[in-house]
Amino acid sequence: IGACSKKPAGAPVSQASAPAVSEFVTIEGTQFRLRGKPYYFAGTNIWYGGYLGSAGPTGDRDRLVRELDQLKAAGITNIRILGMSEASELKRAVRPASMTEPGKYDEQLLAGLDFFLAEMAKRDMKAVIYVNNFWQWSGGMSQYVSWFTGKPVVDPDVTRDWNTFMDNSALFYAVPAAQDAYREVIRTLVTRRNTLTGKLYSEDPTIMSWQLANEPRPGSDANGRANAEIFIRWIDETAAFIGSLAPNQLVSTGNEGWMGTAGDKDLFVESHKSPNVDYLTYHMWAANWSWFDPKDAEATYDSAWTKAQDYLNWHIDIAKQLDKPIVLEEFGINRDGGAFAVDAGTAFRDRYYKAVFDLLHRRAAEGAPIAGSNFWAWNGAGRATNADFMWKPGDDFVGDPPQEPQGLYGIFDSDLSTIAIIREHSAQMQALGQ
Ligand SMILES: O=C1NC[C@H](CO)[C@@H](O)[C@@H]1O
Repeated sequence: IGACSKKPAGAPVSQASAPAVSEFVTIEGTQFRLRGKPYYFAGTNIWYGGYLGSAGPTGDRDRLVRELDQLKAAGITNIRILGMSEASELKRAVRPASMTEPGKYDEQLLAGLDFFLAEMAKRDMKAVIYVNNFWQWSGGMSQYVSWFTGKPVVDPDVTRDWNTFMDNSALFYAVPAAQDAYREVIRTLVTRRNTLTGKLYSEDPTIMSWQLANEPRPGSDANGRANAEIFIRWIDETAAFIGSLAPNQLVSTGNEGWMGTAGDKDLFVESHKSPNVDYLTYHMWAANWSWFDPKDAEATYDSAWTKAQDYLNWHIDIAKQLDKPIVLEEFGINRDGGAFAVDAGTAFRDRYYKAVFDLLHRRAAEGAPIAGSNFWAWNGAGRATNADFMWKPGDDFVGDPPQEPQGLYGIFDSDLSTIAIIREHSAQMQALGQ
């Protein structure tokens, strides 16, 4: 099955000098490599990194610096972030957006990414940047569809009809003008020069990987398979395009695994065979996928964990078949009872995080191609301030995006028991690379 490896991007070797050790994360077989050693990590998701890093009204650079230090102390060395948001009428889309209209950008927000990446580099952290979103909370594919078909947005936070929303988002792959605008966004980001470090993004080893989108799906579970061919082609061609602009960096899809390919396992494999896709990604959502009911935790946790183990192991085994590394780049579970409040318990979450981490570490230690994980998500010092726990423009940014209660899955800086579990896992993963 399609092999793929990005050889270390060292400087050409002259007789007089040894090859320069690359600062970029590279791939050899099923292993990430960094500075000549295997790269294993514990990471997180901070979709709003560019928002906090901005010098404009959304920014809070003091908070960002303080929390990157906290994350470093917790052993976090990899952060997955949103690269571009699209201005939208969608009720729960973040405001403001970094793309104000096709081809026009909020430079203060883009410069926020510059700051975030510069601060990550100081802490020897690696970034994974997704350049679009299948979901509505950053505008995303459904906003592109509205812009380039002239149709009004299909808003799932108004209709509550997620299948129609997903099938509408998937139209994105088939609208040429939307694809042209999307590629212009990719070019704008990948060829951007960091205004603080002076480095081109494509030449910045802080950026480990560019991702086609957050959770790209072929459509709804009912109708997604019908889009299999265009979905597979979109992944292959877009990954090739990004790779042509950023030969030193890796390319990944941001897909969730077979739950993100209309439940079709073969479609997950087929859509990730492309040699332009350097490594596999998957996400795991026990409550979203109705494996776990936080309001009936005792009765549902064990069966949820059984399903989770199967999901975790199946994708690691597929990665081995495809000869590519894999990262569990999103997972999370509710606070006790499904509460959102910062002082609500996390007994089931801590148990789940430890079980996931122990499985990943055991498989990695056995030589399986799992390189690490990014928990969803870092709430840090952000706090919900509204009675309904929902975000409004001007509120704190947290890891729970605007379409979800602020406290649903994110880890607050006060969640010390969970942070301790993360720190212990990070130490175990980093020891593998020594
Ligand atoms: O990418 C995502 N996956 C699941 C998260 C939690 O529901 C969600 O907030 C986000 O859109």
